[in-house]
Amino acid sequence: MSKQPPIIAPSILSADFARLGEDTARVLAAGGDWVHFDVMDNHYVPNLTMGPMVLKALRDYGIAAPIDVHLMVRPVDRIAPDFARAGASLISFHPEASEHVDRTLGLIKDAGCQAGLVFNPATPLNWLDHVLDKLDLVLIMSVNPGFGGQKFIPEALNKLREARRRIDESGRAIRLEVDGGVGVQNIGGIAAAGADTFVAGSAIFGAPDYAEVIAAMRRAIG
Ligand SMILES: O=C(CO)[C@@H](O)[C@H](O)COP(=O)(O)O
Repeated sequence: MSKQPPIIAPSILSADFARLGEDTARVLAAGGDWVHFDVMDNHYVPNLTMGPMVLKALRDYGIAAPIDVHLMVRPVDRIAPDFARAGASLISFHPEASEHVDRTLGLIKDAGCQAGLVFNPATPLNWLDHVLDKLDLVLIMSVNPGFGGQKFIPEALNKLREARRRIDESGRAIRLEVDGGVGVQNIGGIAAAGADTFVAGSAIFGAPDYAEVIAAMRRAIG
């Protein structure tokens, strides 16, 4: 298990887009730690969501919490710095969507953000071999990216254990995030596999009381 305190990052992909600022503020007031901001381009993944203007609008609205941007876009380099300028705290991308992973990590850091690498269910962790020391976060996808409300893929637990081993071996305080199908019923086992940062969309925004579900998640993490 991780030694870092758990972070719950509600995915605003499942928020009320017609009242995005208000709903985001509500989920943070209910106990969410970070805002998970899913960027989909209808190219790398078959869906289209939010760009840097929406992120800036959230900052202008007064959202002060860390914003954790998950880029599901190809190419990555042209757009990543725009999210930094718009107010992102951390930017993660998929290694197979970048021409030069090391360069993209540098671009994100130079723009003043923390950087993360994202692994789809079938993407091997060996992308980490030469860049782990440059990462602030490793994100393990427990669904195929593109949509909220999918079912957790159990094989992600093995991947989390392996990622946890690599992170611990590195001795660096790299966060291990999990995303997809996370809810009160499985978050305890996911934490036991080594995750310390939990993205949840439909489980939180689909609940009548955000505070209640976030508190139940924290209890299950232990
Ligand atoms: O990146 C994605 C989907 O591609 C996620 O962040 C989803 O938004 C998670 O949604 P739930 O599975 O928790 O409903």
